Amino acid sequence: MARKIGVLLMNLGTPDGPDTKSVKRYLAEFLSDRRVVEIPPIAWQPILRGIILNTRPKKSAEAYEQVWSEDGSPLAAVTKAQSVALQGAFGPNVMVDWAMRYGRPAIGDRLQAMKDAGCERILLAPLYPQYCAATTATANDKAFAQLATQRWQPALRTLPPYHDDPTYIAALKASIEEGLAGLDFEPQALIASFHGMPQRTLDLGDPYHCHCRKTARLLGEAMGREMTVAFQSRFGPAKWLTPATDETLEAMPPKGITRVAIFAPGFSADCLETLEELAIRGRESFEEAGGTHFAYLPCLNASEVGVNMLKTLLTRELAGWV
Ligand SMILES: C=CC1=C(C)c2cc3[nH]c(cc4nc(cc5[nH]c(cc1n2)c(C)c5CCC(=O)O)C(CCC(=O)O)=C4C)c(C)c3C=C
Ligand SMILES: [Fe+2]
Ligand SMILES: [Fe+2]
Repeated sequence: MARKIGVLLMNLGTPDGPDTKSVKRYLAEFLSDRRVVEIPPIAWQPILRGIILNTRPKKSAEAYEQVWSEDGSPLAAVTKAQSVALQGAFGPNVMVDWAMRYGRPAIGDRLQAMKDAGCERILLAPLYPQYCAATTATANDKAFAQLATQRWQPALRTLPPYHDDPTYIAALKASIEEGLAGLDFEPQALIASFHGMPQRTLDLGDPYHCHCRKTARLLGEAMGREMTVAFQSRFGPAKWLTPATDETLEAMPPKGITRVAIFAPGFSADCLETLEELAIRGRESFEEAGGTHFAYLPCLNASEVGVNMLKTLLTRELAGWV
């Protein structure tokens, strides 16, 4: 009998609903992850439980409310659509599923389901093009923790970061050029906005910042256009990677740059951070600063070009197994 193989797409996670209670539960899990907040729990947990979880969930729930769709959270809906689109793409013996690092569907549950379905080999695919300990490593950690409970473990592989993979760069180029072709104005600046991280993580050797800069450089070279790189979603008082996306947007109109297109190459799926923070709040700050034309271009999501890219990357990682 042919051996069974599993491919598990993994993304960050999202609340079950756009309400304060669900967001509080989600943030408690997310922000207690020591890969995400690298402050000793004895100092961090009182701040998290005493201040952050009493203030942020209400504000974040209001933001989630603005982007919530009929299919639920955009992040979950898109990740599920990617998984559905890849079903059968690697042959009849390869099952594709999806899971979230925080919230549901949980990585441990979906891995157990794959094992129960008879998968002897599993490819974990953290859907983060740029490696970051706070995203890639923690998703893989969670999967390894599930295997730690098993006597008879499946064989495991992990999808490496693909920030400089020609297939990924070509997919971004195609998607962004399609977005630009649909605009009724010519942007003076193209802004590649990546999720930020504390500056300290770069100093400690996390390659995330370098991966982001390389993606933007390769994309700029491929498109023959200059890219402005910025980092969004700053959290807390520590120094984060610069320049910040909001400050970058606000600084442009006074310099005569009033028409921009912005996109988020580090996000595999549109989510709160792109649909609310960039497309809604980013536009507001740009226009308040005097900008006249603003376009947010979507992530690769479950587009044909995006799914084909994932298929190429995952087929390569499955070599020798299928
Ligand atoms: C210390 C805090 C945070 C770090 C570090 C961080 C890194 C990081 N996050 C993403 C991707 C996403 N983050 C998302 C939401 C989000 N991120 C933080 C904080 C940190 N992120 C918070 C508190 C939130 C929740 C919303 C809010 O209250 O502001 C999301 C979207 C989730 C969704 O449901 O749509 C994504 C995706 C990356 C790639 C990253 C490091 C590289
Ligand atoms: Fe985040
Ligand atoms: Fe945000």
